[in-house]
Amino acid sequence: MPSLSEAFRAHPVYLHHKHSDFNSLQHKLPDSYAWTQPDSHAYADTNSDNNTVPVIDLKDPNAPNLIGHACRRWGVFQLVNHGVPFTLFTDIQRACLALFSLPLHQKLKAARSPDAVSGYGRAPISSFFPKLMWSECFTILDSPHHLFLQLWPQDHAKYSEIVKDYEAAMKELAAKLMRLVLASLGISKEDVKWAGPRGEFNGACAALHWNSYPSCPDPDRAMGLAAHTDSTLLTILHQNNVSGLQVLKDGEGWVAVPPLSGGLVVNIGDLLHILSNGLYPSVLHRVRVNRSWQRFSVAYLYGPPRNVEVSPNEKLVGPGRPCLYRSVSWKEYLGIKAKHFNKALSAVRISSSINGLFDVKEVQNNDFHVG
Ligand SMILES: C=C1C[C@]23C[C@@]1(O)CC[C@H]2[C@@]12CCC[C@@](C)(C(=O)O1)[C@H]2[C@@H]3C(=O)O
Ligand SMILES: O=C(O)CCC(=O)C(=O)O
Ligand SMILES: [Fe+2]
Repeated sequence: MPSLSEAFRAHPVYLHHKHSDFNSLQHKLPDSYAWTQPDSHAYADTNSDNNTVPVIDLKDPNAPNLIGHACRRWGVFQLVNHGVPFTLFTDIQRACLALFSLPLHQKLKAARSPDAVSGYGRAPISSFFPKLMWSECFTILDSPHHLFLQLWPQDHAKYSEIVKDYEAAMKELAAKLMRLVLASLGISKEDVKWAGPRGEFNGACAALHWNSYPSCPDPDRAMGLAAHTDSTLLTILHQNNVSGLQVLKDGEGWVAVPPLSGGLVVNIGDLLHILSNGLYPSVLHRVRVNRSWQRFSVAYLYGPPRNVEVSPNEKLVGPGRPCLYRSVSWKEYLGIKAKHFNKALSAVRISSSINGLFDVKEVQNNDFHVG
């Protein structure tokens, strides 16, 4: 969407490091990639059921309740039986492999410029950290045609088709999840101006973000993707069969989100945290890497239309429930995030008084390190 691109033009993200050819770094971890400080959060006890990200079967009649519960307690869940054809995952993974396997000079033909959203490069959050992340990414906003033409002069149409089909399926699923998540908050589609008459959420904005985490010679000292929250309403993530994603669970520590064949990870983003007046946490997550396997993931970052303002829904505000955030559009919020990163939510916060009704997790801290 042009308006999201505008947000980046106003807040360019300059990454001060050159791009890396991970193939040439397979023997020793360069110092620039060594995150030496100790982990600031312990690992959760993996034997406890309390420490397992909920897995929800969308065909389960109880799914709406389970989704509400998972959003409130975790801000994340895994979804199975969601109706997205498995072939879309194999196709998008094939596209990921094809893209990230291209020689660096070829990928750089589609490099993301500092004031743009789309293109190949390092994770946009890299500028907030002194060390480099062991990953590369590719973001698509609008049509990927011009970028794919650079990457694959012969085969661009085939890959554009894969992206089109994948995005269409994600858009439909995201709208369904919005209806369920809002209903779990007691919010009807009539309460959300841009929902449309049948809750189709047609005007939604979305970006498709592909991540590649190559195998790493010293995984314990490296970081695939540093701890962050997404600025979205919802993010729907497909991961290949290599683990690495972790979420921070209140009072527990880092919890792994193991890949489920054909499953999708759904997490709450900052804008839904705002809309829920702090009831649903925007989950902090990160990605660790491993010595043997390349990991891919594809995130569908889903937000409201261009200039629509998101604010705490009035049904969730009242006596004893102060309005915690001012209203903000995704466009404006991306600018705030580009400046303040994990302190962006604090930057739009208007009330700090939280009473017992809220399960607000304050994660406005960007000092996450691995040891
Ligand atoms: C629309 C967007 C959300 C995002 C920034 C972006 O322009 C495209 C990439 C997205 C992503 C993916 C990795 C984590 C994240 C924080 C980042 O740096 O880039 C998110 C951004 C976000 O949700 O704010
Ligand atoms: O690779 C993953 O599992 C997570 C990626 C992610 O957090 C993102 O793209 O925002
Ligand atoms: Fe993320």
